[in-house]
Amino acid sequence: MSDLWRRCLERLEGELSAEDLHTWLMPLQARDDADGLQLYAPNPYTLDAVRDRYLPQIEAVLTLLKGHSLAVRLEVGSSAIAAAHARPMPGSRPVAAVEPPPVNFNHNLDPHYTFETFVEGKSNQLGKAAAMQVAQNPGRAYNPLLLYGGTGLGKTHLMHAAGNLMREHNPNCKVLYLRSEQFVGSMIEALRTKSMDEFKRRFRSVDALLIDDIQFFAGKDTTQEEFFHTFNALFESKQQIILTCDRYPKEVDKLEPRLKSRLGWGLSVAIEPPDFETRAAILLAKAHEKGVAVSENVAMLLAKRIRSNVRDLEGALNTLAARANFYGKPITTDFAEETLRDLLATHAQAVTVPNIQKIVADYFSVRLQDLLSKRRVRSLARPRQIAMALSKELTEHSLPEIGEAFGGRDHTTVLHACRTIRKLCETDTRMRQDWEQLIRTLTG
Ligand SMILES: Nc1ncnc2c1ncn2[C@@H]1O[C@H](COP(=O)(O)OP(=O)(O)OP(=O)(O)O)[C@@H](O)[C@H]1O
Repeated sequence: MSDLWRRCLERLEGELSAEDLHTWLMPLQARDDADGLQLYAPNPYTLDAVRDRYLPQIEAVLTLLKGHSLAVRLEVGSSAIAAAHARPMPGSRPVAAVEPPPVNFNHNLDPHYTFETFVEGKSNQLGKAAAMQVAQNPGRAYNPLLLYGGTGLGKTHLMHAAGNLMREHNPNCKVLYLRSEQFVGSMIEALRTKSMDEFKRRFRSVDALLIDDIQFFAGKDTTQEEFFHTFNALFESKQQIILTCDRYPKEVDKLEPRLKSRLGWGLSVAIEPPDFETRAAILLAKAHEKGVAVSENVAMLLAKRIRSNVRDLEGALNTLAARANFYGKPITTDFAEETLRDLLATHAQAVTVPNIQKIVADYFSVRLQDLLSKRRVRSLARPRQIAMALSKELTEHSLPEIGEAFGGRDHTTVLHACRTIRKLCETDTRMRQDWEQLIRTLTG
């Protein structure tokens, strides 16, 4: 890889999400010479995305690195092919067009996404265990492995961790990671250039195929058809398939029933939003990884206030680190409060007690006024307890304040509700699912 491009990617790591980096920028190949930097995209789809979304940032970083602006050229192709063309063999005929490059199977896993850097908690324990088993026994443990759950909860991370571990055990293992849009893009390109045989061959020659966010296949019939055949071919020859989806696939509209049924052949595991302790532990681990000095108090402050997902937590940490670096200040809780005031306010605003009451009432199909009434029938009492426990978990209000908001109840009633619901979440799967779903709705 061009040294300049490697340094540019390192810089961009701090500015773009890991996901954007490994989806769009890591698959690029680069060559730099006196005329500037030449970037080769594997297909026109990637080229368009890079040009439209990232080019200005790439140019800015290059200017920083070189101390002057630099021409960046983008085209579909490969640096290896271009280099070969640039040095024609004596007597060889010039080649008119750059051929489409082979997909580089082993270069699109993010090396930072490993099991070691993944913090385990109740919410992701099963997913991690399943991904590890698949990595240790590809094609045989669970096939396919499907990780599903809300955005920014670590599905992509686990998927890459499994791929990285497979390659650690067997460096020759061909692992191909793709976002579902890239699968669609490659297929459209193959259809356009009438190279479907080549497309099929590529996707079927891997040891493990990792496809992220398959909910994007919904409504794309040709893609689903092709994916279905790819799936069958891989499955039959015991090649591993790992997929992620933003919800349980059976709930994705416009996904073909036969595909849904295939997805059910292996293991589907939910990745839930992490609890407070796991959020704080993730933050401390991320800070350590990035070499940012963050105290437990700061980690707890952020974990308490940002509950939506890990990506948001990480974003807050990046902002803090950048500001602290800029001002040359340590990251104290005051500094964090001050720097992230707007962000924390947005997160705080989203979850209010009236908001919780309304969403819980809708979820259990009860009337809001009944939820707040003194009636004790079970069909109302349980949703009411859940709403109280959610208010304690998701807002800063005290027990007496919450009691007051629920029709003037005593704070001991709220405390009892919190304890009951916590216990039920541990023993009753249905209860746990309702709880997680409500948290997702309220904080997503
Ligand atoms: N348990 C965890 N330990 C360490 N890092 C985590 C954990 N969970 C999530 N992350 C980090 O949070 C960020 C977002 O995670 P990731 O991209 O894997 O989410 P996702 O579930 O695939 O989301 P999406 O559906 O939006 O693609 C990543 O940087 C990832 O490393």
